[in-house]
Amino acid sequence: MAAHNNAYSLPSQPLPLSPISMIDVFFPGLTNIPAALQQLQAGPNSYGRVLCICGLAVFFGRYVNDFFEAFVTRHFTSRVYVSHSNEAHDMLVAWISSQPFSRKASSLLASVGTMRRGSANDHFDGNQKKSLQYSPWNGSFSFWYKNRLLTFRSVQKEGRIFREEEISVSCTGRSPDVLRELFSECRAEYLKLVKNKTSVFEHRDGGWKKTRAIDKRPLDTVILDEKKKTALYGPPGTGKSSLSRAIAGACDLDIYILNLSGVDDSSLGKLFTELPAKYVVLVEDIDAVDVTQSRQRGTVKTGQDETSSSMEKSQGRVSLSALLNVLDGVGSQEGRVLIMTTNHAERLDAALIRPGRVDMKIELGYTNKDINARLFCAVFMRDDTLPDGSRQGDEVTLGNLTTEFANKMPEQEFSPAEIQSFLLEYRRSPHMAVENVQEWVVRTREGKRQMKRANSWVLQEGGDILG
Ligand SMILES: Nc1ncnc2c1ncn2[C@@H]1O[C@H](COP(=O)(O)OP(=O)(O)OP(=O)(O)O)[C@@H](O)[C@H]1O
Repeated sequence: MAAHNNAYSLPSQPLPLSPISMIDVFFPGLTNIPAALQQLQAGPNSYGRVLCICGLAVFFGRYVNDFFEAFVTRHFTSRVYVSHSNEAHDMLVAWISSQPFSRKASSLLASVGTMRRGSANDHFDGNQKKSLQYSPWNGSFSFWYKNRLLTFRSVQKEGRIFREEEISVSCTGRSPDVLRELFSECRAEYLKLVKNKTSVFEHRDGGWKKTRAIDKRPLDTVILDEKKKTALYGPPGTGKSSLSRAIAGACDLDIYILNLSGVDDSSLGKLFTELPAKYVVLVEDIDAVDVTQSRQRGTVKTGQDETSSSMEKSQGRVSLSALLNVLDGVGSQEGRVLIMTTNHAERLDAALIRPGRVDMKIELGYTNKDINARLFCAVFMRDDTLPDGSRQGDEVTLGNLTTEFANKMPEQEFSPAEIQSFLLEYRRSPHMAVENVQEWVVRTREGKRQMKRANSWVLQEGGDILG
């Protein structure tokens, strides 16, 4: 009985750490070596002897191989690494994917053609629905480039949040010149692919990620009241995002889209330091900025004060001082365009939009007669013949329909997005669009009235509950 009890009692002293187990931490398997050597000495015809020799060979072979590989890599090869989040990754993968030898890769990543990379390999056809793209993934293969044998390697590494792909290209020899040439070619090919595109970057996991490459939007496809072309504000659907993208296209710059509701002070500063030399950055919904922190510290500061106060961190939301700090950084450099949008200009702090910080304010509002007519033309003035008999060449008919539509559509009541989506419903028949416009106006007004009533009811209920 006593022995039984002892068997379950905890030792009063902690067990001493075996020194041999510490050796295993640094050289896994090394503690087995003495035992194996004893086995070898035990007898000449021991069966275990053969096993021991094999075991020792495998054990030492691994270290010798690792050592040899590291030695050769360090002293006899050159290598360029590319991280997954950098655009150089897209350049290299787009080029590799378009080469016949990429089919040698035994491990491939298949993705539906999202135009993220703007790749144009033979598996990709933008017109094809859900076209597939293949790129090398996790593994290595060698290929000839300018009479040199290069090795492409892709490995999965632990990233900040998820596992990330890291790729590298290596060549024998201490000079990386051939690798530089390869990357220059990848860059040139990539620039051809994205020539008529605007690359769109969005913030993900604390960094910028290219999410798509969209066709450049000509500036004149954004229909604006010419007199107002003088910060970008106005109700939803009035073209703030569209105009920003068109500006990026016109300046031949990529666009970086930042939604303030998804970042805090520290990630905001980091995102701005990761921007390239030239860009358009679109900061959406700037009314989401937290002005309370600046207010709590007193009034909003100017100049040096703003810079120092921006070091104070806010929890979860971007503070006004942090935003002012990054904005002033953008403004001090050539070749950068900053566009801020809001649906509530009246809520913005005066310091944010003071002259010098914001050069131009554009209000994009509801439509007037002229914009209604131009929206109509933008949808129906096309080359193809429409089923109802009207077509682009039939200018008189379309002209009359345009005037009739502009007269029927009320002014300063609907956004261009609302009118555009109505017109697109009838994109095959301008006659039907004109015929149905009044009924649509009545229906849309009623919908908005009901929505307003529902919202005020919710607010009232909220007030009652709070009260
Ligand atoms: N002035 C305009 N000219 C041409 N198209 C427009 C215009 N305004 C809006 N549109 C069309 O309406 C849709 C929505 O526009 P957009 O996203 O630019 O509006 P927004 O003002 O940024 O809206 P939100 O405030 O909700 O983000 C797009 O398809 C766009 O092409």
